[in-house]
Amino acid sequence: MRTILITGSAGFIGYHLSQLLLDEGFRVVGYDGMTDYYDVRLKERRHQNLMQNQHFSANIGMLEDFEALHALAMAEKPDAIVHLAGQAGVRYSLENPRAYVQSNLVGTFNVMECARELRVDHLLMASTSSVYGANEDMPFSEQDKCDTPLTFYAATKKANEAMGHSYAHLWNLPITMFRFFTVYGPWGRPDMAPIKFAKGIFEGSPIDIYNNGEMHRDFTYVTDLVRGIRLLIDTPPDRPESAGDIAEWDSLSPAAPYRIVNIGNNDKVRLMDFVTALEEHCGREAVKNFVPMQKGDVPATWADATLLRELTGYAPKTSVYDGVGKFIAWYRDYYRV
Ligand SMILES: C[C@H]1O[C@H](OP(=O)(O)OP(=O)(O)OC[C@H]2O[C@@H](n3cnc4c(=O)[nH]c(N)nc43)[C@H](O)[C@@H]2O)[C@@H](O)[C@@H](O)C1=O
Repeated sequence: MRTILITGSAGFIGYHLSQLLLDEGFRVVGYDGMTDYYDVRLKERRHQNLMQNQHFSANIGMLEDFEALHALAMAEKPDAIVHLAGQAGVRYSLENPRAYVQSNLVGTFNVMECARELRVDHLLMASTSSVYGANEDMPFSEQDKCDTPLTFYAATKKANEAMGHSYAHLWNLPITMFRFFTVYGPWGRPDMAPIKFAKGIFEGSPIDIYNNGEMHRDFTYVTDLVRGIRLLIDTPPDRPESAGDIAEWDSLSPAAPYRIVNIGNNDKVRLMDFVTALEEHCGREAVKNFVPMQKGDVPATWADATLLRELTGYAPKTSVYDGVGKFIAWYRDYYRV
């Protein structure tokens, strides 16, 4: 039985990935700091669901607590580590940038140290489409230059990518970085737009629509996303013999067993169309308040999903209409509306 250590197992993506791996017969060692950035009860409920499976263990600890993380990693000796814990959220990084230094920089370093010492088969870590920052060429490809982060959150994730590359090179540690595109679905994060909008619609309170609705996101349904992660676990990068061996569609480093992979739906959806899908599934119209663009927000994201498909044969496929339907079904049940 293969063992996977998942950091952020009580988080939105970590929860769904743990569930999928347990269903497939993996042993999952969860590690989560249960930080109060959003409702801790939701995190506890996710962990409780996972604990129904005897092959899951829930371990509570902060990424910054190297001793706790290291002791767990050495005791469990996972075959691979999927590092999803971190300080997420684009807008909160304007309020509390220090939290991003602690979780994303110090925390990720601690995870990499454990992976190096254990010589895991594969270390996979979360980055974000936010690293594309001010880029205007779409869809965003992994090989595009991205040196213009617009928030400190994006800057810490870009730093994680660079940190990962150095460890992959120095220690011959296979590392895959995911760039996620606005993930949504059941058990989602309450700080993200879908839950905020659904709450507003059900309560009849006005929802702010930034940039007068001229916003686009490549909304990615969480079940599709974790399917992509699952397939990538078994696709560790190999250090190439020479740069000439790298396929033109591949982001593989010429100097390390290291690759960056977009996981997105490959569809640029207007935020207003997402809101319309929510209205249809909620059976009510939103009271909309159009407001200007927010500081640090990006107007659009859109994933080139070629690399994921080339590597795994898989491409996310859930339409926004269907995904929002499943999300609202969960929302009604969880929040009893
Ligand atoms: C990949 C990336 O994914 C996430 O970042 P995001 O794409 O910005 O996702 P979101 O759900 O926060 O925003 C989606 C859209 O919705 C608008 N929006 C947001 N919050 C309110 C809000 O509170 N009110 C209104 N009106 N609009 C909002 C916002 O302007 C945007 O057009 C991260 O959490 C992050 O962790 C990450 O890595």
